Amino acid sequence: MKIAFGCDHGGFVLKAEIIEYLKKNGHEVMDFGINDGHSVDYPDYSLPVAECVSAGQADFGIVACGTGIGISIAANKVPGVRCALLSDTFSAHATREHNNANMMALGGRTIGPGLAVDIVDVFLNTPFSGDERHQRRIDKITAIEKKYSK
Ligand SMILES: O=C(CO)[C@H](O)[C@H](O)[C@H](O)COP(=O)(O)O
Repeated sequence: MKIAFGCDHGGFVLKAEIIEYLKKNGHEVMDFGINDGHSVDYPDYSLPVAECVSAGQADFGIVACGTGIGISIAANKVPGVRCALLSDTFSAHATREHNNANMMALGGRTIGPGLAVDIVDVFLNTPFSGDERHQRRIDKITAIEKKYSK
């Protein structure tokens, strides 16, 4: 799969660990930075990942900041993006199966690399259920997006 990845200074340690896992498992990574701990603004690194996913240039997007909160809020402003902030594997499974999430956000100051890699693994290997009730709810999210876009 093609995975787009971006992070701020709070997420770059996780990013390195996850990219190693992704490459080992045969995924193609589009790396939007950053690659060291200098202070940056998370929306600048969330946006290119979210735009890639929204445009269909990547199968999934992964973003990381200190908590995963700011970078997920920014990603979810891009139409077509459903970015889930994750800190457990149950939610990683559920957000793919129920929400058909196409991005995940992780917190480099809240979870360790071992758990982060497990979350990524579950997320990437869980298909959307395709269930009518879940699709209906996703369609309602899309309708909200349309209501507020020019
Ligand atoms: O956006 C965040 C919280 O919602 C991220 O955790 C950022 O990484 C964090 O705000 C950065 O904080 P810093 O004090 O500038 O390192």
